[in-house]
Amino acid sequence: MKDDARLQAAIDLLETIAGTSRPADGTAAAFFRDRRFIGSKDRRAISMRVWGTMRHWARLTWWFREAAADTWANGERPDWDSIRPRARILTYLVLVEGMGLAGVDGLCTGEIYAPRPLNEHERAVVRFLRGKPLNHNGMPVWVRGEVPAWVATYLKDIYGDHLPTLLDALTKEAPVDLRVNTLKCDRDNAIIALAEGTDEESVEAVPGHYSPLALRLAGRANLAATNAFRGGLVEVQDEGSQLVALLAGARPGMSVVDFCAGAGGKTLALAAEMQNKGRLVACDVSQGRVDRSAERLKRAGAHNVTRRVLSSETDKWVKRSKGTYDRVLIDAPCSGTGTWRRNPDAKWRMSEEMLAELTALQARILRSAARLAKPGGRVIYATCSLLPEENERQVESFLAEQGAAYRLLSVADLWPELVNPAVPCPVSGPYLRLDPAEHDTDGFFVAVLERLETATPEAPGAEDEPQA
Ligand SMILES: C[S@@+](CC[C@H](N)C(=O)[O-])C[C@H]1O[C@@H](n2cnc3c(N)ncnc32)[C@H](O)[C@@H]1O
Repeated sequence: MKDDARLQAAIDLLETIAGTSRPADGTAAAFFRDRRFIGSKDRRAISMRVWGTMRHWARLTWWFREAAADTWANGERPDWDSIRPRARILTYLVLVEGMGLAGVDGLCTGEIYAPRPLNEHERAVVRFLRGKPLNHNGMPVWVRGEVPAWVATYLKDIYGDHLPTLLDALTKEAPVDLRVNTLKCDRDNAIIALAEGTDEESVEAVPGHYSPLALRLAGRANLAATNAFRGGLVEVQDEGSQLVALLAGARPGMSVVDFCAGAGGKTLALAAEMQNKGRLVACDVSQGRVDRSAERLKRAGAHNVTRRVLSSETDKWVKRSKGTYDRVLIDAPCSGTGTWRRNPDAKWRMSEEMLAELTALQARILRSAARLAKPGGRVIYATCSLLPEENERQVESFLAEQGAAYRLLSVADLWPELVNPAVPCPVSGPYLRLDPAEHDTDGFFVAVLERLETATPEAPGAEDEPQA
């Protein structure tokens, strides 16, 4: 494919992504499935431009509006959301790829498969933008940080002066982390198996920082083609996510429930910690996700898992099973703000209204699922969100209501035994709060609660139909 055709394909893909509320990665996968004639190198080049544009969305939009106000006859800034994908990608070519008018003209030729030629407005915009730096002092913090304005306000509360550094880290591409599956091998052997790679390339992986099971790929690789991956020796999982699973403290012989198990990312880690011994129930309200976990569990050799689809967080099974589990992991549905490095499109799909719905759901899930813990058992509440509303505030309000039955344990105290005695715990307080700037992981939050021995399943807070 010539670069002009790649550019048109990038514009088409961004149009498709902008035209749906579905996540960009799934939309892109379907886009390429429908165009099998696009080879893997071309796919990579097209995706790089599209993801590059999404990663710089706010700054490109800000600059395009400045350019339009300066060069268009009416002198008005177009609406933030009305700017077409073609205009955004042209802005990206100039500000991020450093092209000038001749370069853009050379791609927008109007020839077969190439984008149509620039019109007079577009030419003026390209001329205006040429040589401008991506960052400008006049940009508000949220534009520079590539998040919606309301998110920046919420994050400022907890991150204060550290906010610009955090937001900057959130704009960067995330590394690929793997978790070594101890049901099949140890970390040294996983490194050797990965190095055997594929017919075409060797895959280099280095140990992670905190988790004794973490590996980080040294570059990009076709992991799915390696025997190490196919044989279930490793799973793709951010190191922060691995720490959540380790802090659950699941051990062989325990009864453990992974309440929001999804497609099983943390279930796999729990099964490995349990060495396949004991009872592990993976539940979720999404039939599709529960179905998808089957293949992964099989590949990993995880045999002690029962999968269960719930009708809601107050499914009858929860009531029947209350007070019977040693560990209850609640990996709650959340805004996903901590994973925005991986899904830059998600930033602009999240709204304050959606956050309010999520926090209400999280409160209901925590109150219902916590009932599953037996006295002396633990409830591990986790999110991949950076927002205090989904994290500390949830745990505080739960404890304010049910503090007679649960107590908060300190992650810093649990760390040496559950995670890694050789590496100091990155936090000193009760909660684990990870972020990409300080820890080079996705953003994660973990709180570990213990159900008091004196609490019975009928104790306050163990009501059958909890209210949010
Ligand atoms: C953060 S994701 C889970 C990711 C998964 N634990 C992993 O590690 O791959 C949250 C999950 O919560 C599920 N969920 C949403 N509402 C729920 C509810 N009311 N009860 C139980 N699970 C729910 C979603 O379907 C989603 O799979």
